[in-house]
Amino acid sequence: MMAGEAPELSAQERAGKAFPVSWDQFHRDCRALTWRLNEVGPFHAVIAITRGGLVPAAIVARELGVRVIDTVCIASYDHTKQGDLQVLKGISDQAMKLGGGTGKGLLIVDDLVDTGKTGKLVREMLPDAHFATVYAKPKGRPLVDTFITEVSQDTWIFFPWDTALSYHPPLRDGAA
Ligand SMILES: O=P(O)(O)OC[C@H]1O[C@H](OP(=O)(O)OP(=O)(O)O)[C@H](O)[C@@H]1O
Ligand SMILES: Nc1nc2[nH]cnc2c(=O)[nH]1
Ligand SMILES: [Mg+2]
Repeated sequence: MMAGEAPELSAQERAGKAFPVSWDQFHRDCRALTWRLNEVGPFHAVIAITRGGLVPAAIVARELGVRVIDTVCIASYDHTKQGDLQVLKGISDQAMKLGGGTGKGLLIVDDLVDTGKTGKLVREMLPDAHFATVYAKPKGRPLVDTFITEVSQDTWIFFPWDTALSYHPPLRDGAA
């Protein structure tokens, strides 16, 4: 860092507000998402954007009775800093065939869209697929066909698989 230059903030630091989500809440939100998707389908297969999309994909696929599940493996955030997107594994030939080469009848699932970079890359791979996320921030929202809850761009969502219960001091000093 040069003298006088502001330190680079991570996405989480830029997003000042915390939105912690419990397993219960996440399950309920995934089921609510499925209610909406049930009106759009049927789908030949679910494509989960790993890793965050794996949990909602399992719940949605269970509710919709879809048993063909594929992954597209993308790495971009190193904890909370987003770097270049890397496709570590593409969509399988079998899933591509089910979607007629363009993704028609396929359901892409991720936990959230933030900047929309991840979603945009997968949409380019499957332009005719339906893209669903549980949560959406305003920048990524136009990319998503169906989502449940919108949170502001300056919110950081904490998922249950990334968090643990811990002691929280009382609001008032010395109250402990
Ligand atoms: O809209 P964007 O700004 O691209 O961000 C959204 C993506 O970021 C998170 O994944 P991450 O890259 O952290 O990987 P993970 O799913 O393996 O945790 C999240 O699960 C989305 O896939
Ligand atoms: N856990 C988590 N990962 C993200 N990746 C991009 N935005 C977010 C967010 O708000 N929460
Ligand atoms: Mg992800």
